[in-house]
Amino acid sequence: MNYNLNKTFTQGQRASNYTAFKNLLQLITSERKNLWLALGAILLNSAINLLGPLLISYAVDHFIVHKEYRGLLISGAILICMYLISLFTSYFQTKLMGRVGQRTLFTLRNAIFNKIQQLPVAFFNQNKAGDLISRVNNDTDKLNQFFSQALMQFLGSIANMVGAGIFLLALNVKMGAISLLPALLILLFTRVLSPWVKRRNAANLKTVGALSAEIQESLGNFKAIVAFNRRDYFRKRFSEANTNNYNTAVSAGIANNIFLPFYALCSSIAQLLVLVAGIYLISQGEFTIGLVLAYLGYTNYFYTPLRQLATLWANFQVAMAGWDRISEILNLESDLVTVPAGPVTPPSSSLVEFRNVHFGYPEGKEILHNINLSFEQGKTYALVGPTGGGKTTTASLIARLYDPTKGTVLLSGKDIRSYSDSERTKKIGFILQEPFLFSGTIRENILYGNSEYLHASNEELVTLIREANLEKLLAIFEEGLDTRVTSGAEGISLGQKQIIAFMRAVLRKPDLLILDEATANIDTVTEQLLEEILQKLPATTTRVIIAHRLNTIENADEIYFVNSGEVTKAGSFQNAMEKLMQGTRES
Ligand SMILES: Nc1ncnc2c1ncn2[C@@H]1O[C@H](COP(=O)(O)OP(=O)(O)OP(=O)(O)O)[C@@H](O)[C@H]1O
Repeated sequence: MNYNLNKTFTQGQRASNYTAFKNLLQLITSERKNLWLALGAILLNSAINLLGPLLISYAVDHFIVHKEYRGLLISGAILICMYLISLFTSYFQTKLMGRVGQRTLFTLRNAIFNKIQQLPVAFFNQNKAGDLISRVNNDTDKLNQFFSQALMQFLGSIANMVGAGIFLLALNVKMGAISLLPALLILLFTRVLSPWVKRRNAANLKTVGALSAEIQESLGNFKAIVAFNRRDYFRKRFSEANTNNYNTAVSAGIANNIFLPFYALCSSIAQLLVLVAGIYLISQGEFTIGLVLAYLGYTNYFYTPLRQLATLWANFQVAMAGWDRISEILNLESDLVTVPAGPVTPPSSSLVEFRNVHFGYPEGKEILHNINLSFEQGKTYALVGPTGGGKTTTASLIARLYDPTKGTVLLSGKDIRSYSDSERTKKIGFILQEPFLFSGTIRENILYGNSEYLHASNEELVTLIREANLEKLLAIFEEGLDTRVTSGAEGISLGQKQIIAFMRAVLRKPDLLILDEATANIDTVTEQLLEEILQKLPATTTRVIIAHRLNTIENADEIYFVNSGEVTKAGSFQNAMEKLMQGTRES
C-alpha cells in the first residue's frame, strides 16, 4: 500500500467542502449540544438586530414626523434593550465556541496521533516526520481558529443576510429586487473563485509541512552537517523551502483577500441603487423617508455580513485545506491487518518458515525473490551477505514490520498475519541496527514494551537482570538502572545504546531473538560477554544473527547467505566466508 501522503491524494480525490465539513462535524458529535446552543444564541442575536431598522423606520414615520416624543423615547429605550440582549448573546456564543474550538483541537490532535501510532513502518518510511508534526500541530490549529472564531460569525452572518433579504423583499418586492441585484454578482464571483482559493491555501499548508520537515532533518543531522561543513548546503535548502513557503503564503494571502474589495464595491453599489430608487419612489408618492431608511439599514445588514463572509469564507477555505490534510491521515488504514488462521498445508514444525516469499518496498522494485527457509526452535541462525543484499529486509518480514507481496511467513506453524500485535511481539525480540532509546532512565528503557516486569521494584529487577546474566552489562553504566538517557541518546556511546537495546530484548525472554548488526559498535571483550549471554538463553530460544563481523557467527548452527534478494544455505562457516568474499567483490 502506498502511504505517501503527498502522492496518495491528488486534488481530484479530495472531498468537496460540504462532504469535508460533514465529516468534520461527525468527528465532534460530542459538541453537538454546544453547537446548537451557540447557534440559538447567534440566531437570537440576528433576529434582534434585524428588528432594529423596522423599529427605526416606524419611529421616523410615526413619531418624528408627527413630533410624538413619548413614543420616540419608548422606541429608543426598546432599541437600547435590544442592543444589550444582542451584546449578551454575542458574548455567550463567543465564550462557548472558544471552548468548542479548544476541545476540537484536543480531540483532533489525539485522533491524529493515535492514528499515526497504528500505522505500519511503511508509512514512516514514506513520510517526513516534520510534515507529520506540522499536520498534528499547525493544521489542527487552523481548525481550532475556525471553530473558536469563524464558524459562529459565519452562521450569524448568514442568518443576518437571509433575514435582511427576507425583510428587503417583504417590504417592497421591486425595491428588494433592486437592492439584491449586486448580490448575484457576488455569488457568481465566489463560486468561480472558491476552488482556486482553497488550492492556494492547500499549497501553502503543504509548504509549511515541507519547511517543518527541513528543520527536522537538519536538526536531526546537525553532527554530520558540522562534520562535513555542509551548513551552506542546508542553509540553501532551508532558504529554498522558506522561499516556497513565502511565495505560497503571499499567493494564499492574495487569494484570501480577493473577495473583500469586490464585496465592498457591490455593497456600495447596492446602497446607491436603494437611494436612487427610494428617492424616485418618494417623488412618485409610493415610499416614505422611514422606509428608505429601513431599506438602507437592511441593505447594510445584507451586505456587511456578506463582506464579513468574504473573510470568513477564506478562513473556512484555510480550515478545510487543513482538514483535508488531517483526514488524509485519519482515513489511512494499516494494511498489516490480523487475518483468521487458516489451515497450513503442508503443516510446519519450524518456529519460523518462509514459503515462496517475495517482497518489494512500496514504489520500489522487488527486493526478495521467492525465499524459502525455516528456522527451528532453539537453534542459532546467521544471515550474512554483502551490503544491501536483503538481510534486514528478511528480518523485518520475520518481525512482520512488513507483509510479503507474495508468499507466506509462518510463525510456530501459523500464518504470522493471524497473530495479534501483542502475541507476536511477545514471541519476537528484535534488536534493530539503529537502537531506539527514548528520554528516561535505563530502567524505563529496558522495560519498554515489557508488560510483565513493568511494575517490578528496582530490587526485583536487579534479581531478574542477574538471572538473565545481564548484570555485567548493567555494571557498565555508573548509575545502573537510574542512568538517564535522552531520546537522541547524545550522552552515551552508540555501543552503550546497543547494550541497552540488547538488555531490553533479552529481558523479555522471547522465543525468537533477532540481532541485526546488534554488536557492530561493541568492543570485542563486551561482545564476548554478549555471546556468553546468548549461549545461556533458554534452550528453546531461537537466535537469528545478522552480522558483518564473521567471528560473531562462528557458533551458528546454520548460516544463510543473503545476496541480491536470494537467500541460500551457505553450508559450513568456511564456505560462508568464501561466498561472502565472492559476493562482496561482485556487488
Ligand atoms: N525502507 C526502504 N524503502 C525502500 N527500499 C529499501 C528500504 N530499506 C531497504 N531498502 C532497499 O532494500 C535493499 C535491501 O536492503 P537491506 O537493508 O535489507 O540490506 P542489508 O543486507 O540488511 O544491508 P546492510 O548489510 O547494509 O544492512 C537495498 O537495495 C535497499 O536499498
